[in-house]
Amino acid sequence: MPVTKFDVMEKYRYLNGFNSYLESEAVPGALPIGHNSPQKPPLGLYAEKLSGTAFTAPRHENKQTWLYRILPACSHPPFTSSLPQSSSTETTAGSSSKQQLHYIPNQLRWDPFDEPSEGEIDFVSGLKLIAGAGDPTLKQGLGIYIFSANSSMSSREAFYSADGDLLIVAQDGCLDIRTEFGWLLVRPMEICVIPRGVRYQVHLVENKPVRGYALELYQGHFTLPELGPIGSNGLANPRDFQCPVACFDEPQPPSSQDGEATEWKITAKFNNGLFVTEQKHSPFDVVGWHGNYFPYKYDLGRFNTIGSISFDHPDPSIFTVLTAPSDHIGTAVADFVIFPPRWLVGEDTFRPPWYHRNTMSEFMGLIQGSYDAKKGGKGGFVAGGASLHNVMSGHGPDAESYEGARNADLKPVKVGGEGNSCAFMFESSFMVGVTDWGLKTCAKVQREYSSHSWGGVKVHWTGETKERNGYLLEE
Ligand SMILES: O=C(O)Cc1cc(O)ccc1O
Ligand SMILES: [Fe+2]
Repeated sequence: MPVTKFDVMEKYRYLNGFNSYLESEAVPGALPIGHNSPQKPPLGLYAEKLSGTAFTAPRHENKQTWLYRILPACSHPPFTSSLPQSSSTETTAGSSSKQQLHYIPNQLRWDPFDEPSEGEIDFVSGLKLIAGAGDPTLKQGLGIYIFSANSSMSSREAFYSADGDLLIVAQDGCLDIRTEFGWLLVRPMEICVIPRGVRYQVHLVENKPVRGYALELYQGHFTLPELGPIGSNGLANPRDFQCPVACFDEPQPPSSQDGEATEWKITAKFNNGLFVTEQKHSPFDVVGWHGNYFPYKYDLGRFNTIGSISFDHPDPSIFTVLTAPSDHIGTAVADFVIFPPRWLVGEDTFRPPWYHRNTMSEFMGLIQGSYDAKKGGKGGFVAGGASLHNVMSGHGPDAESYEGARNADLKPVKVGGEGNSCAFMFESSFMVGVTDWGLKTCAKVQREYSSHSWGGVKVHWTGETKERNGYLLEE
């Protein structure tokens, strides 16, 4: 697609830094100096503030950006509700604002989700809510999505969500994302975050379909986890987060006979309902911006993994890339955790994850390769599939993985090295419900997940039960 005022090298240039205060100008002089809202901003631009927190949020939490654009975002006719076109879209992000969630204690696992085989499905129509908790109207909770698309959004279309910040995990195929702030190329093993309200469009690269996972945060924002005794570097380092540079469309001359400019379609996700409007000017008209509220991407290959070099399997919190804290310190609304290739050297240690029941819910996906606690292959935990271990649902290695690890020679092993494996987890303090799409429509639930995984766990008990009982009785 044509890129105005912007060559390809420029398109893939980024600004670096997490939560930094950044600025970008596509035309020198677009940003006013020492001033946010002069009487007449430079170059005849409009100044527009985009707030990511309440005006009065404390400085360390305050997020906002000043946009200098050709026309303000408010210049559009009223939105109208976009009704589902067919029953197959009933659980598309927001076609119904009251999607029923089913809360069930069973362990769940899904085969890889289908990439669309027919029709034109773009990022917005291919975004399916699979699980969630809370309510966007109260700014509480989160939504978990699977997306797949076989076509780019129109270059005259933009989407935004008023419901929350969207963390996108690319699993298959690349997403070339145009945002109001500029372009972001997101490849498999990369993630991006599009903040609440930011308008964007998603293109395929070389027409290759895309598939992945996403988490929408109805409350707060992602931040980097504390490092505590790890020190001042490690895990995801701030300079590896990349944000776009400004890029804009110039006003289009009227194209049709009657002098009307071409229409742009804007779709808003608002309380999980979709609303549309059409306007005659490009929403991608931001010539310069400055602030700390912007979309960003991160290459998971840059994650500096820390692990045990003595004994015992540490908590997976050491693999946290981003965390969205709740008001209770240490308890996250959502953590984004990865399991990248790493060396395991623990002595006298059962190396895969232990069996456990967690007060947090654990939704997992697999970007590529395999996961050391679960067998792969058909009916296993496979790239593009998912699992959900809800609050207090017992889980751990399947019987086969347990026996393997119990008898393994404990020499140093690079886990996940062969397939450059990377599983991830959306861990939340909320109990999450599963949608009808997740339970039925997608038709990917593995009915035998629990029995295949744990039906065959063996008794290894070596205590002498009878004699012990006898002893206890004599006492
Ligand atoms: O359940 C899982 O597979 C995820 C997980 C991994 C780990 O190393 C420790 C705890 C945990 O929940
Ligand atoms: Fe777990």
